[in-house]
Amino acid sequence: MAVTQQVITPPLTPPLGAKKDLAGSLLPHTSHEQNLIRLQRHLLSLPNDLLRHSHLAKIRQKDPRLFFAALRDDLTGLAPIVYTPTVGEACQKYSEVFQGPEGLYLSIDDKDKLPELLTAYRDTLDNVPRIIVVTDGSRILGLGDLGIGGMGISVGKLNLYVAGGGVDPHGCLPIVLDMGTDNQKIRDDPVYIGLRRPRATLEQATEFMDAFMEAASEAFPKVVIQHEDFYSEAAFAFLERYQNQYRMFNDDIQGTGSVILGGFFAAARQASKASGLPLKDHKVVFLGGGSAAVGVAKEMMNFFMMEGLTEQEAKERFWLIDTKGLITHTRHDVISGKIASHKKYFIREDTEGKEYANLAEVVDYVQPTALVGLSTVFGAFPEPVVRKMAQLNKAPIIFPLSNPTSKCELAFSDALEWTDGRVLFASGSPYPAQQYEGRTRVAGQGNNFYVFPGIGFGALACGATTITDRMITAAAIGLSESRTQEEIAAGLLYPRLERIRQVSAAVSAALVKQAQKEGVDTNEELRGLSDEGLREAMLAMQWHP
Ligand SMILES: O=C([O-])CC(=O)C(=O)O
Ligand SMILES: [Mg+2]
Repeated sequence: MAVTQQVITPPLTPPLGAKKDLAGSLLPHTSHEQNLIRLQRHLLSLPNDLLRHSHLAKIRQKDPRLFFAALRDDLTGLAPIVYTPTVGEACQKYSEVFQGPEGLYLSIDDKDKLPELLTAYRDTLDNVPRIIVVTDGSRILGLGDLGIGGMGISVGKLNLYVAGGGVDPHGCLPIVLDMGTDNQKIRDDPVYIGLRRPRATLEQATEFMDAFMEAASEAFPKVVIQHEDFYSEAAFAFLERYQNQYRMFNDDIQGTGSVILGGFFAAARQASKASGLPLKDHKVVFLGGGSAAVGVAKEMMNFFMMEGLTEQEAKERFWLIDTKGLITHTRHDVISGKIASHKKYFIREDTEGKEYANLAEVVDYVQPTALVGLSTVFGAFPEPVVRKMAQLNKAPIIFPLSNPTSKCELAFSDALEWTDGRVLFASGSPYPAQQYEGRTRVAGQGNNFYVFPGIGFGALACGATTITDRMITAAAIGLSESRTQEEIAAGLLYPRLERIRQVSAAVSAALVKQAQKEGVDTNEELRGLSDEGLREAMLAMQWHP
């Protein structure tokens, strides 16, 4: 990198005891480029990614322009540090390494004061928040209840909104709603900064959420609210409750659904090309019964319906396995009605009284073309199952999607090894490229970061009044169509991360177009633009460091 002295950074902090407006000539000058090099060298000198994450968090607070320029210059290298997998560890150790507030920490005890609190906060700001990422910390990635440590995930997602989506960082507001935690270990830690009591019930949480959604939408007009990492039952309940009323979406249900649908378009086409199987005949086995699994399966149904199947026929292309085995109509918890309501949609009615206790049994029975993991169980796709998939399919589709890497169902190297390199692979967290029989193989990263920045940005840009299911599906199609000829020829299921800004613009443009079709947009300036025109408009609206 060429080092120039032209750009002078904001004044350096004066020496202790000096007045704040100490004349600049008494201080050394350092250029933006020098600061970037210094930052890169410092990161290299640190012994682990958690320390790199902490250092970058400090830089983000002090000099956002530098932080986002560093991300822009090396997104592939830094995304695993500011986002998954390292962000998971940062959330686990949030109170331990806490170095100052990064967003809003709203306590359930302040439920009735939210309008005053948020309005007072707004009045201290120069920029009105445009995007909120909010969590209650109850199910952070696959790591479970981390209480107030969930703030780390809200911050991490917003980093990608800026770096990948081109949202102005001054309009980003990370929020954690503190409703207690059922994680005894962190609750007992003397440095824990959240409420030291069991987590609120869903009923109490819903009252708090009602107050929050209303107060946030009042205090910050036009804001887009992204729900993140709520435990499944709450995630579905809140999505259903607010989807038609506020400008909101749930990233784990809808973002993940959209990104996996996008990747499945590519994978199913490649697999069908190899095997000759009609697209509508793919069969998908899911390991996991949480919000992401059910959200992804429902979103993927669009693939089959676009191939001409009815909703019922499309649903029958899916087999879901939770901790009790395949979800069948004769299972005890199904008969007694105890099964979680979000799973009911995918109950198999055609199993004739037989139960299938685990993945291996289901794979033998179903003979699927695709395997999707959202179980949060490390190594849950074992060698015999993966080899069986390779025996059944010329190009087996295997998506071990649980995050972070410590919860992933299958490592990329094992997937290649056990399928003789024939696997069509996407994981949630990144794996480095692998050499396999003289070829460089790239793991697809089926992570919602390919779509959530574009969804939020698009909703903001067109002034959507709500975010509909069809807009989420349009985003998936926008994603899959954003691959270049080169990327398709290279067999990539997802576009290269280096092009995330263009990808986000394509996702936003597709979403805006759909919003216009449904009449939920309010920005007249974007109406009447061609697909290409919309993509260009989205690109032109992006913020750059
Ligand atoms: O944050 C990520 O990497 C993807 C995600 O939403 C999750 O795993 O909950
Ligand atoms: Mg999430």
